[in-house]
Amino acid sequence: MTNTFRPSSYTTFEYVSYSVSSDGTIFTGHYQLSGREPSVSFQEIIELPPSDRAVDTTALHRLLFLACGLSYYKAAAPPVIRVDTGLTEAERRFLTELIRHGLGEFAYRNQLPGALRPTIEAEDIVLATADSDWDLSRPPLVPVGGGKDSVVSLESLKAAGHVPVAFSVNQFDPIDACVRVSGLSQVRATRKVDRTLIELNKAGAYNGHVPVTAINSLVALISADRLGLGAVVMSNEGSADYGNLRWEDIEVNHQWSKSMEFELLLRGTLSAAGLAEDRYFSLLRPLSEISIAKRFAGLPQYFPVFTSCNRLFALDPDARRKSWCGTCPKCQFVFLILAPFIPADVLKSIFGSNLLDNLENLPAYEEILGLKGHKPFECVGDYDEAGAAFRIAAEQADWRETVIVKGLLDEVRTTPSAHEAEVSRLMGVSRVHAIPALFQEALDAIG
Ligand SMILES: CC(=O)N[C@H]1[C@@H](OP(=O)(O)OP(=O)(O)OC[C@H]2O[C@@H](n3ccc(=O)[nH]c3=O)[C@H](O)[C@@H]2O)O[C@H](CO)[C@@H](O)[C@@H]1O[C@H](C)C(=O)N[C@@H](C)C(=O)N[C@@H](CCC(=O)O)C(=O)O
Ligand SMILES: Nc1ncnc2c1ncn2[C@@H]1O[C@H](COP(=O)(O)OP(=O)(O)OP(=O)(O)O)[C@@H](O)[C@H]1O
Repeated sequence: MTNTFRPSSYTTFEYVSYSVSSDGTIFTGHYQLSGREPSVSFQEIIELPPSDRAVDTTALHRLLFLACGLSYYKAAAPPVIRVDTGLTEAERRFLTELIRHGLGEFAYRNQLPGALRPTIEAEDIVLATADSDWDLSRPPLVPVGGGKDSVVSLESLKAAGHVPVAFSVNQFDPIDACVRVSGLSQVRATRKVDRTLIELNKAGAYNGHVPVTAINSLVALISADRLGLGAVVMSNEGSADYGNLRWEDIEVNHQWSKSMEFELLLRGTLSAAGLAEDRYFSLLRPLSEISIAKRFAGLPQYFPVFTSCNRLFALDPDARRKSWCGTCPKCQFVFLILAPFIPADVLKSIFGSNLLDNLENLPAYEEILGLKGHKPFECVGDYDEAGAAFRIAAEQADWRETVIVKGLLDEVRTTPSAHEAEVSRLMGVSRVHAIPALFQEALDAIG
């Protein structure tokens, strides 16, 4: 491995091939960067749950191969992407959109507009549509992220009489603990990002966010098929649609692969491959963060174990924090959104301190509330949701004297979210979703 990696020396990123072990448990994607310096090869390895079922998951493997490649493409973001396996029309669209929107934050932060529009060279191919015995009425697979959202999905589905199977990509203590509290069965897949990439990052490769929910979603879809389960039920909220800022003709959105746009893109791509689009939907899409927080507040059994802070989920176990960091936008937002529904002493014991009573958090809350800068590059809710939570909390004895509430109340009062109508809209249910009729009852099963 060279000590210096010069991204501009690379002209092509190649999707070389993928392979699947004979028992279907090991998926390996092979990728390569080439150009004026010696080529660099990467292998991404994904271990899927064991199964005796003979299922044809080719269409899903192909999409997973495409999605995982972005982690390595981004190291140099060269102008040409070559896909040696060819692309169907729907796959070409999937890859094009995944790059243009899923790498928006990466391209903005590195000031690489060209990274969003590489030339994609691939033979046009047509694949025989998959023939499947898939059935929506089978138990759903629910990806669990260790935070409040997937807990609300699990409990809503249980309350409506479904028996979901919990699913995680890689092993993380907060995820396992949430599943334990739910009492449900759990299956796991593991993803190994090639160590070469980590070395290249240290040597000067471009780095930044990738649309990780797209990758996790495809791993979940393959796992569900192998296990003979029904739909993959995500916990992506309505406000994942709101971006961070506009740049180069696109809305840069850290959460794009949690958005409705991505959900529809993946459903359409499944359909084009002959697979039922109802295999994939988000149960929480019609809900605001406030309304999810209110539901979560009624599930105190999870308070000691859930963690939304992303710093617990680093790939390297040694780099993982053990609990809420309290300083990132995700911690700050989740504290605010739960404040109207959970008493201060309880919330303090969950987070370790009162984040609304710490002056150091003022600039961060100004960004979260839309009073300055732009929405942080983290999975935080939109300005209306943050403003509405702030406004409700400001009327409560527990929060009204905190430094953040006292410091920002006058400014927040001038924002649209400060109006009564906005708060009640956010507590309601929106109609924009793709939830099949069989699952709609679950949405209101816990209140
Ligand atoms: C945990 C986390 O937030 N990681 C982001 C962080 O990476 P960091 O270097 O601090 O640690 P690792 O996650 O352990 O990654 C090490 C390097 O590996 C590469 N890599 C990792 C995963 C992957 O899928 N592809 C990769 O290429 C990468 O080079 C890492 O440096 O900062 C990175 C750079 O900004 C982020 O890319 C890491 O984000 C992870 C991919 C991640 O899993 N993030 C989720 C917690 C997350 O942000 N989820 C979003 C979903 C948004 C979406 O559209 O999918 C959310 O919850 O809203
Ligand atoms: N490691 C993982 N394995 C499987 N699914 C995951 C993983 N991480 C996140 N997810 C899923 O991806 C989606 C987005 O994650 P997100 O972090 O927003 O949700 P969460 O952890 O349930 O709640 P919170 O917003 O409080 O963190 C959810 O459906 C979540 O369950």
